[in-house]
Amino acid sequence: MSVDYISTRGEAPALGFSDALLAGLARDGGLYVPREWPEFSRKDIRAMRGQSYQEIAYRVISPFTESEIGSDALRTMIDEAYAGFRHPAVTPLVQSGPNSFVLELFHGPTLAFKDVAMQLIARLMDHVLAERDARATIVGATSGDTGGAAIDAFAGRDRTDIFILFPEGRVSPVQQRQMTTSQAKNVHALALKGNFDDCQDIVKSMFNHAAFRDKVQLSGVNSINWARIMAQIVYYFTSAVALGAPDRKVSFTVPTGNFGDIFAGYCAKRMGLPIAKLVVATNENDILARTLRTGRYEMRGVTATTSPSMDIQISSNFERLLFDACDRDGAAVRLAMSGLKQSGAFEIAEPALKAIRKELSAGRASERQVKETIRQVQAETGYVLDPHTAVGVFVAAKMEKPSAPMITLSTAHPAKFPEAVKLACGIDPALPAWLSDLMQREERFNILPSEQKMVEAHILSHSRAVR
Ligand SMILES: Cc1ncc(COP(=O)(O)O)c(C=O)c1O
Ligand SMILES: N[C@@H](CCOP(=O)(O)O)C(=O)O
Repeated sequence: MSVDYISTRGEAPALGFSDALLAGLARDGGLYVPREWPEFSRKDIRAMRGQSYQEIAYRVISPFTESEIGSDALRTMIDEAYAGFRHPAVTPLVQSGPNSFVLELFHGPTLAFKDVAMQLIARLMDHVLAERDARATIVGATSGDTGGAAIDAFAGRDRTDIFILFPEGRVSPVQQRQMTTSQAKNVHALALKGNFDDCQDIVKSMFNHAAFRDKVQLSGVNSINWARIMAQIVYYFTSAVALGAPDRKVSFTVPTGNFGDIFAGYCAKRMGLPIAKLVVATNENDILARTLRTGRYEMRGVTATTSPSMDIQISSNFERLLFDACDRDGAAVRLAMSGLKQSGAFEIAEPALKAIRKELSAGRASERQVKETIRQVQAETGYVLDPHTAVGVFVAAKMEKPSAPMITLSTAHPAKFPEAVKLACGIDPALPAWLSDLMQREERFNILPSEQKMVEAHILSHSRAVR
């Protein structure tokens, strides 16, 4: 089966994998999704038992890429991408209670789950650009983790220049240093005077500015890029299989912001993985939990929390789920998205809401509850949670006692957020040895106003991909 990719807004041309990878956002402002879901039978899933992370990654990813990326090349890229992870299982499962588990996704170079996809995407982009003898300007918006992971993955790559927009003063000091201390010439960290939603809005507007997009050969690495989601589907399979799938269902709770990670779980389910429950866990920026409750997606401004990477109002990937829930009606998605742009809200029609509620549950953790969860888990088990994971652990514990094992995704290492962790449980989590001098490294970044024109001008004068 050869998969091609269609836009959630129904007005952009369908693309093959390589073009969708380089495009990032579709030309009609929509997000690419596979036209059809590759499916794994129970037998296929059973055959994943005992396989390495890399082998399962190959099995899960190859149906999405096979018409365009050769199997040997894909295997090599997967092996190289995960060779730098500090745990042999890549994303190990840790038992945290009689029927509950934490899936540690933070063993990559920047200690966040973003590394899992970013290390592979950088290699895939290099591969496709080399085949075409082309260059690209990569842009990304970050609330903290995507930026560091993207910079680590793309630093020093000759065919790409990378520009990361982060909200000045709203990322943790460790996250900031991971973005600003790279000395690679193709890396550009830009601190914007605004919040994450402003950064993301500028990135999306640059994609919708056709002349600029073409001139700089724009590409993106946020989870608006389908390849990010694709790579994140893998750990749903590895962890479920480790706990007995497909012969036993499992549930997942996912600390959520831009909705990419939980959408990857939804994709895994569509591909045949038996998932009992998929739970969205939000911090006080609870737009998604409210949406599921009320059927109205309504922005209310962002509150700064101790889980800053989830301080988001516009959860880009929700559009992908909405598209499926609206029976893949691009016009319905266009209407919702124009409502969001014009009035900061849209209503979800009853049948679509019903479909979404069938797929997802949701819960919210307040700042007090996050702090108490970190304290309690450390006191009772010695395990130190980062604040994002604590949001998930709290919400998972509030779900009615599931018969299926509950896996909470642990999206970052606690040492990325030492102040919040110390305040909660008195422990100062240390950075691993390879990052121990991070806070002494020299910083290099530009501060810009939150204005598309200024950001575009900066990119035009610094990217080597300008035509
Ligand atoms: C540590 C951490 N946890 C959770 C999230 C939320 O993930 P997503 O944006 O895919 O919903 C992010 C940011 O994306 C993050 O950096
Ligand atoms: N929490 C993210 C926000 C961007 O998310 P992405 O998954 O779309 O890249 C971050 O850490 O930057």
